[in-house]
Amino acid sequence: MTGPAAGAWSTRLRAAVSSRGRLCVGIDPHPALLESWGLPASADGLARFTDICVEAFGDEAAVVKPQVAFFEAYGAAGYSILERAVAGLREAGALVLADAKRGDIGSTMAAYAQAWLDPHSPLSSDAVTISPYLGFGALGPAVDLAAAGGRGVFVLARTSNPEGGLFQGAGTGGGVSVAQAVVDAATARNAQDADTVGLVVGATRDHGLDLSNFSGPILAPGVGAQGATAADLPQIFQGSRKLLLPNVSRGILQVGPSVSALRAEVARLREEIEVVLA
Ligand SMILES: O=c1ccn([C@@H]2O[C@H](COP(=O)(O)O)[C@@H](O)[C@H]2O)c(=O)[nH]1
Repeated sequence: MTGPAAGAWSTRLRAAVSSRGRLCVGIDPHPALLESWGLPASADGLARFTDICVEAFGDEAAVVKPQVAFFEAYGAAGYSILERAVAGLREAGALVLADAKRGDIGSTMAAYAQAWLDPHSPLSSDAVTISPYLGFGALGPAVDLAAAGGRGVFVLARTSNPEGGLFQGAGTGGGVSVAQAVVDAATARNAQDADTVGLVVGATRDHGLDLSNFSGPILAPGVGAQGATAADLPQIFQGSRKLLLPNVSRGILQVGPSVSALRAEVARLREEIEVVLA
């Protein structure tokens, strides 16, 4: 167990954002970043990279989002490094959002939920990203476990990549887009579960969604390396800024490996984002 999750998720998230700002810092150990930090593309290099990130971000950022894929690439060694990072970040006071993008039939979803949201799991995180491609209802076991333990889920709605629009923008039988149907289902579920469900909505383009009834958190990836800027956020997320969490991964990591440079970049971006969203 890596520390208790006391209280409702939305209360914990709001408290973290009010003391550390809304920037969600990503840990994405791309091979190219390892190389630019002078580290080998090996489990040892991954471990060093991750330790630096934990030291730089754990007591600086409200939310830290490790990209699970880069750890999985190293098999058992990668998972062990990720387990240590999740525990270290949480001990330092950051909320950990595991970017695992899990989604499956309900019975299997329960096992994914246990891996990322159960307090006794070695990967126990504060929140996890999940995918609604098998149907929003299939995500129920993850939402239930999150709600019971004061944790959160972030459901992919309109992703930041250009390819996402083909599926997410397609119409449903109900006359709204697939992405809007996800937003509406999340809104309905949050009425029961005090904003346990967050959304992922990319900052890279106009999303075309009606978010006016959605009161949960919105993770907005795409700032930095994918081309969006802090200055784009107010226009893209007008009317839904309250719990907007812009995510920046490579845009911050590229200034490493100096811990002080990484911390300074987090502080600079956080301030820029707070100013534009004030
Ligand atoms: O729509 C989405 C959903 C998730 N992501 C993830 O966020 C980071 C972005 O990294 P950058 O280096 O800041 O581009 C990465 O882990 C993605 O898997 C996303 O980009 N878009």
